[in-house]
Amino acid sequence: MSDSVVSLSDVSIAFGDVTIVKELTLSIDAGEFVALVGPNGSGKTTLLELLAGLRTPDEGSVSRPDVDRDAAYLPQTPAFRHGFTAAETLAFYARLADAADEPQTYLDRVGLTAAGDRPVEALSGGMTRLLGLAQALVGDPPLVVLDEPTSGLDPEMADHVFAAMADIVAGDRALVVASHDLVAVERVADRVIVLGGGAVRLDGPPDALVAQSEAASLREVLSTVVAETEPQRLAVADGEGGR
Ligand SMILES: Nc1ncnc2c1ncn2[C@@H]1O[C@H](COP(=O)(O)OP(=O)(O)OP(=O)(O)O)[C@@H](O)[C@H]1O
Repeated sequence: MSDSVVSLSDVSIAFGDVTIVKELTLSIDAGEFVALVGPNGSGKTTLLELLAGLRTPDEGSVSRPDVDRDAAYLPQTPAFRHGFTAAETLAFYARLADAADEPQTYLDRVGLTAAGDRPVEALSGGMTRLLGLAQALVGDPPLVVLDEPTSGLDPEMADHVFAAMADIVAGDRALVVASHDLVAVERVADRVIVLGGGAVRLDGPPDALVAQSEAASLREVLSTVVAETEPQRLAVADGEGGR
Protein backbone atom coordinates (compact mmCIF):
# COMPACT_ATOMS: atom_id res chain seq x y z
CA MET A 1 0.00 0.00 0.00
CA SER A 2 1.30 3.47 -0.88
CA ASP A 3 1.99 5.90 1.96
CA SER A 4 1.63 8.90 -0.33
CA VAL A 5 0.38 12.15 1.27
CA VAL A 6 -0.46 13.69 -2.11
CA SER A 7 -0.25 12.49 -5.71
CA LEU A 8 -0.52 14.50 -8.91
CA SER A 9 -1.39 12.72 -12.13
CA ASP A 10 -0.88 14.43 -15.52
CA VAL A 11 -1.61 17.81 -13.99
CA SER A 12 -1.52 21.01 -16.07
CA ILE A 13 -2.14 24.64 -15.09
CA ALA A 14 -2.22 27.64 -17.42
CA PHE A 15 -2.71 31.36 -16.86
CA GLY A 16 -4.31 32.55 -20.07
CA ASP A 17 -2.15 31.32 -22.95
CA VAL A 18 0.83 30.58 -20.74
CA THR A 19 1.20 27.03 -19.45
CA ILE A 20 2.93 27.07 -16.06
CA VAL A 21 2.75 23.38 -15.17
CA LYS A 22 2.67 20.83 -17.97
CA GLU A 23 1.37 17.24 -17.57
CA LEU A 24 3.08 16.80 -14.26
CA THR A 25 2.97 13.47 -12.42
CA LEU A 26 4.53 13.16 -9.00
CA SER A 27 3.88 11.76 -5.57
CA ILE A 28 5.02 12.92 -2.13
CA ASP A 29 5.46 10.19 0.47
CA ALA A 30 5.03 10.35 4.24
CA GLY A 31 8.30 11.13 6.00
CA GLU A 32 9.89 12.99 3.09
CA PHE A 33 11.54 16.43 3.35
CA VAL A 34 11.11 17.69 -0.20
CA ALA A 35 12.58 20.93 -1.55
CA LEU A 36 11.17 22.52 -4.67
CA VAL A 37 13.75 24.63 -6.46
CA GLY A 38 13.80 26.55 -9.71
CA PRO A 39 14.34 30.04 -11.06
CA ASN A 40 11.92 32.93 -10.40
CA GLY A 41 8.68 32.37 -12.24
CA SER A 42 9.26 28.63 -12.80
CA GLY A 43 5.97 27.78 -11.07
CA LYS A 44 7.03 26.85 -7.53
CA THR A 45 4.25 28.78 -5.77
CA THR A 46 1.68 27.52 -8.28
CA LEU A 47 2.77 23.93 -7.65
CA LEU A 48 2.82 24.42 -3.86
CA GLU A 49 -0.73 25.77 -3.96
CA LEU A 50 -1.76 22.73 -5.96
CA LEU A 51 -0.11 20.35 -3.49
CA ALA A 52 -1.77 22.16 -0.56
CA GLY A 53 -5.21 21.98 -2.16
CA LEU A 54 -5.55 25.76 -2.61
CA ARG A 55 -5.71 25.47 -6.39
CA THR A 56 -7.34 22.94 -8.70
CA PRO A 57 -5.64 21.83 -11.91
CA ASP A 58 -7.00 22.73 -15.35
CA GLU A 59 -6.27 19.16 -16.38
CA GLY A 60 -5.29 15.99 -14.56
CA SER A 61 -6.11 14.83 -11.06
CA VAL A 62 -4.90 15.17 -7.48
CA SER A 63 -5.39 12.53 -4.81
CA ARG A 64 -4.75 12.77 -1.09
CA PRO A 65 -5.62 10.89 2.11
CA ASP A 66 -9.17 11.22 3.39
CA VAL A 67 -8.50 13.00 6.70
CA ASP A 68 -9.99 16.15 8.31
CA ARG A 69 -6.98 18.39 7.71
CA ASP A 70 -5.02 16.94 4.79
CA ALA A 71 -2.50 19.77 4.30
CA ALA A 72 -1.25 23.02 5.84
CA TYR A 73 0.11 25.90 3.78
CA LEU A 74 2.46 28.62 5.00
CA PRO A 75 2.69 31.57 2.60
CA GLN A 76 5.92 33.50 2.09
CA THR A 77 4.90 36.24 4.53
CA PRO A 78 2.51 34.82 7.12
CA ALA A 79 0.35 37.46 8.79
CA PHE A 80 -1.23 37.16 12.23
CA ARG A 81 -3.83 39.31 13.87
CA HIS A 82 -2.18 42.08 15.92
CA GLY A 83 -3.06 42.29 19.60
CA PHE A 84 -2.84 38.55 20.25
CA THR A 85 0.17 36.83 21.79
CA ALA A 86 1.85 33.89 20.07
CA ALA A 87 0.17 31.46 22.50
CA GLU A 88 -3.27 33.07 22.04
CA THR A 89 -2.83 32.86 18.28
CA LEU A 90 -2.12 29.14 18.45
CA ALA A 91 -4.99 28.60 20.91
CA PHE A 92 -7.31 30.30 18.40
CA TYR A 93 -6.22 27.99 15.56
CA ALA A 94 -6.35 24.94 17.84
CA ARG A 95 -9.98 25.75 18.72
CA LEU A 96 -10.83 26.13 15.02
CA ALA A 97 -9.26 22.74 14.25
CA ASP A 98 -10.66 21.12 17.40
CA ALA A 99 -7.09 20.15 18.31
CA ALA A 100 -6.36 18.86 21.82
CA ASP A 101 -2.73 20.00 22.20
CA GLU A 102 -1.84 23.08 24.28
CA PRO A 103 -0.24 26.10 22.50
CA GLN A 104 2.98 25.50 24.45
CA THR A 105 3.36 22.07 22.78
CA TYR A 106 3.47 23.70 19.34
CA LEU A 107 5.77 26.51 20.54
CA ASP A 108 8.20 23.96 21.98
CA ARG A 109 8.27 21.97 18.74
CA VAL A 110 9.51 24.95 16.70
CA GLY A 111 11.92 26.44 19.27
CA LEU A 112 9.66 29.29 20.42
CA THR A 113 9.37 28.00 23.99
CA ALA A 114 9.90 31.39 25.64
CA ALA A 115 7.89 33.46 23.15
CA GLY A 116 4.34 32.47 24.12
CA ASP A 117 3.56 35.77 25.88
CA ARG A 118 4.91 37.98 23.12
CA PRO A 119 2.42 39.91 21.00
CA VAL A 120 2.68 38.70 17.40
CA GLU A 121 3.59 42.20 16.20
CA ALA A 122 6.66 42.10 18.48
CA LEU A 123 8.07 38.92 16.90
CA SER A 124 11.08 39.17 14.58
CA GLY A 125 10.72 38.07 10.95
CA GLY A 126 12.27 34.69 11.79
CA MET A 127 10.08 34.16 14.83
CA THR A 128 7.01 35.01 12.75
CA ARG A 129 7.98 32.25 10.29
CA LEU A 130 8.45 29.84 13.21
CA LEU A 131 5.01 30.78 14.57
CA GLY A 132 3.66 30.05 11.08
CA LEU A 133 5.35 26.65 11.21
CA ALA A 134 3.79 26.03 14.65
CA GLN A 135 0.39 27.00 13.30
CA ALA A 136 0.87 24.59 10.39
CA LEU A 137 1.20 21.73 12.90
CA VAL A 138 -2.22 22.38 14.46
CA GLY A 139 -4.56 19.54 13.54
CA ASP A 140 -1.60 17.28 12.71
CA PRO A 141 -1.81 17.42 8.89
CA PRO A 142 0.12 14.71 6.99
CA LEU A 143 1.52 17.35 4.61
CA VAL A 144 3.04 20.77 5.44
CA VAL A 145 3.74 23.09 2.49
CA LEU A 146 5.89 26.22 2.87
CA ASP A 147 6.72 28.96 0.39
CA GLU A 148 10.24 30.42 0.82
CA PRO A 149 10.14 30.48 4.64
CA THR A 150 13.70 31.83 4.94
CA SER A 151 13.55 34.71 2.47
CA GLY A 152 14.88 37.88 4.10
CA LEU A 153 16.24 36.08 7.18
CA ASP A 154 19.82 36.27 8.41
CA PRO A 155 21.85 33.06 7.88
CA GLU A 156 21.63 31.95 11.53
CA MET A 157 17.87 32.32 11.64
CA ALA A 158 17.53 30.68 8.22
CA ASP A 159 19.49 27.66 9.55
CA HIS A 160 17.23 27.61 12.61
CA VAL A 161 14.08 27.59 10.44
CA PHE A 162 15.49 24.75 8.29
CA ALA A 163 16.33 22.78 11.45
CA ALA A 164 12.78 23.35 12.80
CA MET A 165 11.35 22.15 9.47
CA ALA A 166 13.51 19.00 9.60
CA ASP A 167 12.32 18.35 13.16
CA ILE A 168 8.64 18.29 12.20
CA VAL A 169 9.12 15.76 9.40
CA ALA A 170 8.12 12.49 10.99
CA GLY A 171 7.22 8.99 9.87
CA ASP A 172 3.69 10.04 9.00
CA ARG A 173 4.28 13.65 7.95
CA ALA A 174 5.90 15.08 4.82
CA LEU A 175 7.09 18.61 4.20
CA VAL A 176 7.46 20.40 0.88
CA VAL A 177 9.31 23.71 0.83
CA ALA A 178 10.07 26.08 -2.06
CA SER A 179 13.41 27.73 -1.46
CA HIS A 180 16.23 29.62 -3.13
CA ASP A 181 18.50 28.75 -0.19
CA LEU A 182 20.30 25.99 -2.07
CA VAL A 183 23.07 25.49 0.49
CA ALA A 184 20.52 24.69 3.21
CA VAL A 185 18.42 22.61 0.81
CA GLU A 186 21.46 20.54 -0.19
CA ARG A 187 22.28 19.96 3.48
CA VAL A 188 18.80 19.18 4.85
CA ALA A 189 16.40 17.92 2.16
CA ASP A 190 15.85 14.21 1.45
CA ARG A 191 14.63 14.94 -2.03
CA VAL A 192 14.96 17.88 -4.42
CA ILE A 193 12.57 18.57 -7.28
CA VAL A 194 14.03 20.96 -9.86
CA LEU A 195 11.47 22.85 -11.94
CA GLY A 196 12.27 24.47 -15.27
CA GLY A 197 10.24 25.36 -18.33
CA GLY A 198 6.98 24.08 -16.81
CA ALA A 199 8.29 20.58 -16.10
CA VAL A 200 10.21 18.60 -13.51
CA ARG A 201 13.80 18.56 -14.79
CA LEU A 202 15.36 16.57 -11.96
CA ASP A 203 13.98 14.70 -8.96
CA GLY A 204 16.06 12.86 -6.37
CA PRO A 205 18.30 13.09 -3.31
CA PRO A 206 20.50 16.21 -3.49
CA ASP A 207 23.81 14.32 -3.47
CA ALA A 208 22.59 12.05 -6.28
CA LEU A 209 21.52 15.05 -8.41
CA VAL A 210 24.89 16.72 -7.90
CA ALA A 211 26.76 13.51 -8.81
CA GLN A 212 24.53 12.72 -11.79
CA SER A 213 25.03 16.26 -13.16
CA GLU A 214 28.80 16.07 -12.52
CA ALA A 215 28.40 19.36 -10.65
CA ALA A 216 30.15 20.68 -7.56
CA SER A 217 26.97 21.79 -5.81
CA LEU A 218 23.19 22.02 -6.10
CA ARG A 219 23.69 25.67 -7.08
CA GLU A 220 25.65 24.48 -10.13
CA VAL A 221 22.97 21.87 -10.93
CA LEU A 222 20.33 24.61 -11.00
CA SER A 223 22.51 26.86 -13.21
CA THR A 224 22.78 24.02 -15.74
CA VAL A 225 19.01 23.51 -15.74
CA VAL A 226 18.39 27.25 -16.23
CA ALA A 227 20.93 27.34 -19.11
CA GLU A 228 19.09 24.43 -20.79
CA THR A 229 15.50 25.59 -20.21
CA GLU A 230 15.74 29.38 -20.20
CA PRO A 231 18.84 30.46 -22.17
CA GLN A 232 17.22 33.89 -22.74
CA ARG A 233 17.34 34.51 -18.97
CA LEU A 234 21.13 34.13 -18.97
CA ALA A 235 21.43 36.36 -22.04
CA VAL A 236 19.58 39.12 -20.16
CA ALA A 237 21.78 38.59 -17.10
CA ASP A 238 24.87 38.89 -19.32
CA GLY A 239 23.60 42.18 -20.79
CA GLU A 240 22.69 40.72 -24.19
CA GLY A 241 18.91 40.97 -23.76
CA GLY A 242 17.06 43.26 -26.14
CA ARG A 243 20.01 43.96 -28.38
N1 LIG B 1 -2.82 34.59 -11.05
C1 LIG B 1 -1.94 34.63 -12.06
N2 LIG B 1 -2.28 35.13 -13.27
C2 LIG B 1 -1.39 35.16 -14.30
N3 LIG B 1 -0.12 34.72 -14.21
C3 LIG B 1 0.27 34.23 -13.02
C4 LIG B 1 -0.59 34.16 -11.88
N4 LIG B 1 0.09 33.62 -10.85
C5 LIG B 1 1.34 33.36 -11.31
N5 LIG B 1 1.45 33.73 -12.60
C6 LIG B 1 2.65 33.57 -13.45
O1 LIG B 1 2.98 32.20 -13.41
C7 LIG B 1 4.40 32.03 -13.41
C8 LIG B 1 4.80 31.16 -12.24
O2 LIG B 1 4.56 31.89 -11.03
P1 LIG B 1 4.96 31.31 -9.61
O3 LIG B 1 4.66 32.39 -8.62
O4 LIG B 1 4.30 29.99 -9.42
O5 LIG B 1 6.54 31.10 -9.77
P2 LIG B 1 7.67 30.92 -8.66
O6 LIG B 1 8.58 29.88 -9.17
O7 LIG B 1 7.03 30.69 -7.33
O8 LIG B 1 8.39 32.33 -8.67
P3 LIG B 1 9.30 33.05 -7.53
O9 LIG B 1 10.53 32.23 -7.33
O10 LIG B 1 9.59 34.38 -8.14
O11 LIG B 1 8.44 33.17 -6.28
C9 LIG B 1 5.00 33.43 -13.38
O12 LIG B 1 5.36 33.77 -14.70
C10 LIG B 1 3.86 34.29 -12.88
O13 LIG B 1 3.98 35.61 -13.41
